[in-house]
Amino acid sequence: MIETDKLKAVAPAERLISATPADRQEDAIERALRPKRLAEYVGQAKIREQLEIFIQAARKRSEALDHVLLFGPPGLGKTTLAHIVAAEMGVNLRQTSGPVLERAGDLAALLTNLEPHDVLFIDEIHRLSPVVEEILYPALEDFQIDIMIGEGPAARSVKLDLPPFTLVGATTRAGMLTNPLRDRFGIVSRLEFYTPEELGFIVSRSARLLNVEIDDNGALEIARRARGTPRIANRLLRRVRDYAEVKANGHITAAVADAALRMLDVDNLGLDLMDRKLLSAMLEKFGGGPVGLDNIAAAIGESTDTIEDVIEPYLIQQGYLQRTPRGRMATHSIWQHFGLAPPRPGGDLFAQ
Ligand SMILES: Nc1ncnc2c1ncn2[C@@H]1O[C@H](COP(=O)(O)OP(=O)(O)OP(=O)(O)O)[C@@H](O)[C@H]1O
Ligand SMILES: [Mg+2]
Repeated sequence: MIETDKLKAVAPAERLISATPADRQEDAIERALRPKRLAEYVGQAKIREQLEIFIQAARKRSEALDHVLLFGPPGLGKTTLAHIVAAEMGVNLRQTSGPVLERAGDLAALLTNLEPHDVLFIDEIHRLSPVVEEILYPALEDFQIDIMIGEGPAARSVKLDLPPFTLVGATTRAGMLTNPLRDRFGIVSRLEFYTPEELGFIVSRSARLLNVEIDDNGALEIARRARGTPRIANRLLRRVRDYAEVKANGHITAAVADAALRMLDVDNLGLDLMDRKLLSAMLEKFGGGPVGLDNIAAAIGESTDTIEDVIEPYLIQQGYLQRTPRGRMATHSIWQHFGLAPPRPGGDLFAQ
């Protein structure tokens, strides 16, 4: 039923379906596939419409766009959107990330080098250190920073004016942002998982760019099994292409995609070994829950962060897993998927 030996053998780094980029080479491919303009950006209709209006309005008034916070699970297109915002505004983008900005001076150097209306993109903005965040507040609100010059008793604070700029912050964890920081974003957008149809478009588009032959049903088959995530869809496309080149003259149909994905251990719900490891542990070790996150993490040897950020959001969105005040619970559909019978509510003790 559940091949536990196989499940144990999977190290996180090998995870085909992990939503974070696997290595440098994948990074380069991702950059090549990244849509450059809003019109090419598939899905996220609400965010696209909002940004289109706000960008046009800002351009009309010759102002910098209001600060933008993008949040949502990995691989849904936050970095892509940040670049698109800069392109649509016709300005430069400077990129950095929360953990990289260690000292206040690092951020001050970046800010003072911006041109008017430029976009400063800070990835993983929930990981900014408090001293850096402190510098950011007046920069965001008044386009000013206070920097210390000199040391010891001779030190004094100097106010510097900054050009008006746009901060685009990205995070997988909006909940971990401090309130004062979150309040300083005028535009807050939550990215949603993509529908299979939207991902189908993305797969077809990527296939065109990579010169891969694929028909619509082949694209849809990959899309249905990509956990609602463009990064995963693009990765599956590349692996299915390898399979098709060896086994099917390079042409991807629904049948070829299905065979390839099965070989890659991505099941018909798009769940991979990691998902199944988590879910089967919940069913077999914890009777389907409710069970606390720490216990699940210990049972499958994963960090609670990985579970919360990467594995769980899609399982919850699809209704396979529920977050309850007493812990995580598997839903009926997942018992069915594993071919197991759920325990009766209340157990036999209360059965009538
Ligand atoms: N709306 C979209 N249309 C087409 N392709 C997309 C879209 N969104 C994302 N992609 C593709 O998915 C890849 C991953 O997107 P991106 O790097 O922007 O995700 P992210 O949200 O920044 O992830 P992370 O949280 O890991 O930083 C991109 O290289 C791009 O090719
Ligand atoms: Mg990113």
